[in-house]
Amino acid sequence: MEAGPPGSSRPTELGPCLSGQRGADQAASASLQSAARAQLGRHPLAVAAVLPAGGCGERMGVPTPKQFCPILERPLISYTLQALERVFWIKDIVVVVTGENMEVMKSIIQKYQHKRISLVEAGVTRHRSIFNGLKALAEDQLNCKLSKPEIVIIHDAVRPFVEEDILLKVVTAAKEHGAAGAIRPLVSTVISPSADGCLDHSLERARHRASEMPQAFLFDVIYEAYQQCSDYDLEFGTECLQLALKYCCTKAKLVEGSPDLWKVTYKRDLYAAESIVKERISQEVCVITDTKEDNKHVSHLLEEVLKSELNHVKVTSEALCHAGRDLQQIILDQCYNFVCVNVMTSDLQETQKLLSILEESHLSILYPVVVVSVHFLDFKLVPPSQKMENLMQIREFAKEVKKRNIWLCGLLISYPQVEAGVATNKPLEH
Ligand SMILES: Nc1ccn([C@@H]2O[C@H](COP(=O)(O)OP(=O)(O)OP(=O)(O)O)[C@@H](O)[C@H]2O)c(=O)n1
Ligand SMILES: O=P(O)(O)OC[C@@H](O)[C@@H](O)[C@@H](O)CO
Repeated sequence: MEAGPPGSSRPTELGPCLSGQRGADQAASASLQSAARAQLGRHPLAVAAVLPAGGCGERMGVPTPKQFCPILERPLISYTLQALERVFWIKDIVVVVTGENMEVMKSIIQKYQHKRISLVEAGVTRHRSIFNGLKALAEDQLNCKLSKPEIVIIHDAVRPFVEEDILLKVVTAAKEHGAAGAIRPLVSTVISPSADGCLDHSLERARHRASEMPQAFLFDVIYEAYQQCSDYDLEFGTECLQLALKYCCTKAKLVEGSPDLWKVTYKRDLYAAESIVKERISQEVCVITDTKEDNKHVSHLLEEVLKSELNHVKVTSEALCHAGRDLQQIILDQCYNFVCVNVMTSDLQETQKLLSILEESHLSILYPVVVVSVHFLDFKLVPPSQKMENLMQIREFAKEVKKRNIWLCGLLISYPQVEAGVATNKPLEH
């Protein structure tokens, strides 16, 4: 078993990283955590997770295994890790990857500052990979921080949109029933073909469900099932709940899950996942200005226009001089889109101040941050040459911050004649 980033001989501890981001999550999760404690009993259960990530993604049809395919330039598996890391009552996360992908996985852990991760080598099938993950939790290995949990969550690494509430539901149900799993209504009817390739019979769709993830088990139940499991089942099986039933007579409790629990399998699923991530990080725009009256007035007008144009987006505004407190709170609340307003100036000082604050907050480690530097210039008072000179400056500046996952673009609005020129390192879209 390997753990965490290179050089560490054991699983990485839950670190202080992304404290701001985690701060917001902690508040949101605190209520769920107290609910978890209530539902899981007076003494919080020891819960660990096993993420099978050792496949080759054949159906994706690309050379890169799908768990490492990028969504907004970040590997898919990192989104799943982040989703599980936000759940504070999951003590250990065991990721099961092939030996050849071990270094790739370690670099992802290091780059995106994932914590509580232990790495285990995959098997040739998904069940064998899961079994390897369970073995790592079962064996009290010397100088290893992993310990056997009471409850283990099994969740495919290619299912990035898993929320704390479904995890809490399956864990709570597994505590009572020994096993539990998320299910979804079937979209297509299931049919059974005859040997000659014709329809033998179809299943009544309303009476059947699709088995999804996450699933949860009393650790001893699922570990015993895997130890008893036949080679045939290890080779060809696809359902952990069935192993618990077949080898431990444990009937899993089925829990209705949300539509977002689907497994990324085909290329279209990556496009869908990217759209969902983009939608989730585009829920808020913050208009940033300094305290000059002109700027405040224009910012207020811009805020009102954005509110009327962007119906489902929360629009806030903040003075840059409050960077110590209010702007930090907006960053903590995970706003990824900022409009920096500059009236009658084409220099980038204010925008540069904002970028420094954003870089110090580590906001752009997990998701791209969009900054639009807007410059309102009186066409008569500012010579066109100066405008173009500054616009070119922003291009160089944008190339630099792009390396830190901040997408900077400039918008020059000349008035009284309305004329706009755009200089950007990215299309003006998120
Ligand atoms: N030997 C394997 C095979 C699969 N998995 C993991 O099990 C999850 C669900 O499996 P699936 O969607 O089938 O992934 P792949 O096997 O990679 O996909 P394909 O069947 O298209 O090759 C994935 O996270 C995959 O990485 C694994 O850990 N070990
Ligand atoms: O069969 P695959 O390896 O594509 O994926 C595994 C899925 O079958 C599994 O995640 C759910 O059906 C729940 O067991």
